[in-house]
Amino acid sequence: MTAPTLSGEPRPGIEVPDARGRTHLDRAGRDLDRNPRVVVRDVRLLTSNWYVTRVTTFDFQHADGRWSRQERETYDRGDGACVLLFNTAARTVLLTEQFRYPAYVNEHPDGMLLEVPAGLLDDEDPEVAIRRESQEETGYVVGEVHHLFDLYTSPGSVTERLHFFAAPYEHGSVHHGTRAGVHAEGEDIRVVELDVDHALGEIGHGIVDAKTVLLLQWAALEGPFSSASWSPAESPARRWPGARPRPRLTVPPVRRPVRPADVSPERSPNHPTPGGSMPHVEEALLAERMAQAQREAARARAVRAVRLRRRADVAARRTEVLAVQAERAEAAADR
Ligand SMILES: Nc1nc2c(ncn2[C@@H]2O[C@H](COP(=O)(O)OP(=O)(O)O[C@H]3O[C@H](CO)[C@@H](O)[C@H](O)[C@@H]3O)[C@@H](O)[C@H]2O)c(=O)[nH]1
Ligand SMILES: [Mg+2]
Repeated sequence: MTAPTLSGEPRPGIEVPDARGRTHLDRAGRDLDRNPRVVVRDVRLLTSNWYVTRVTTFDFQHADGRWSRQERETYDRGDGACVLLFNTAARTVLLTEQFRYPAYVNEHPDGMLLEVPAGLLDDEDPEVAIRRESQEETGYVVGEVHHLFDLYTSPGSVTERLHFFAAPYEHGSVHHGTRAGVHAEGEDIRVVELDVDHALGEIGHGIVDAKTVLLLQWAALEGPFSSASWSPAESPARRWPGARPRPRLTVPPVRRPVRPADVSPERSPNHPTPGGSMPHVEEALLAERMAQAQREAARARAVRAVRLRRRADVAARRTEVLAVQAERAEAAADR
């Protein structure tokens, strides 16, 4: 447990709200029990000035069965979402340019980074968040938007999971050089429209933001700029991005049958003798991991089925609209 202050004063971010209205920030992670090889012992809040830094003490069971006590700091800024705005016909992408102090202090020449529009979730659904961010950071109001995958961006220290999206934009609707961003939050963003081949050529030089590189390479390898012909007007949802199964990452809570370290490692009945292994525990862990993997796969299949049904419904609606438009166009041509 986090020790109370010597003065007995209630601590901001724990017992009383911090400057951003948050309390109980030291509770995160205390009830984690999905992985039987990890037992969280203590969580201490280090800072909650803007985002949240904690140090967590946990016992970890190594591959040879040995337990060790570890401490890890985590930087928690919530989860985020980002989107590649692309125009297939013009072969362009819409990026943002803004000052990023953390990059500047780490040797970036001027800290002005080219990035895809992105932002934090603010307790919203990722798709809602990315629509809002796109509008705030480029002025463009996104129509259809495709969820691609979710990735941990820096899993050794940053808790963030980033939701990746792609969305077509109308060429000419937003001008290169437009100023955007939420000024009240200090954002000062310049919209940058780039030829996609130019952008790809800038990877590692003018474009050094990981999420942006990832989305550009995805677009070139298997997205709208890949060699496979793809057109949003034809069949966006069927050909892409649903061509390959991409189950959304789920981290469901799993009840485990064994809790090898609910007592301290020293007193654990499962604590191995020096140099010894724990076959009974390892077998149980293996069986549990396999069962968990099967449950996750089943869940992913169910999620995928729901998503495919949704796409089929969208495609059906789109077909109806296109049929009406075709009829109108034919009627106009006959006149
Ligand atoms: N006052 C203050 N404001 C801050 C601080 N840190 C960030 N902000 C402000 O908080 C806002 C966050 O803006 P978002 O657009 O929601 O997030 P982002 O920083 O663009 O994050 C995106 O890019 C990151 C870097 O690649 C990603 O990590 C993140 O997931 C997301 O995609 C910005 O206005 C920023 O200036 C701080 O320490 N103090
Ligand atoms: Mg942003």
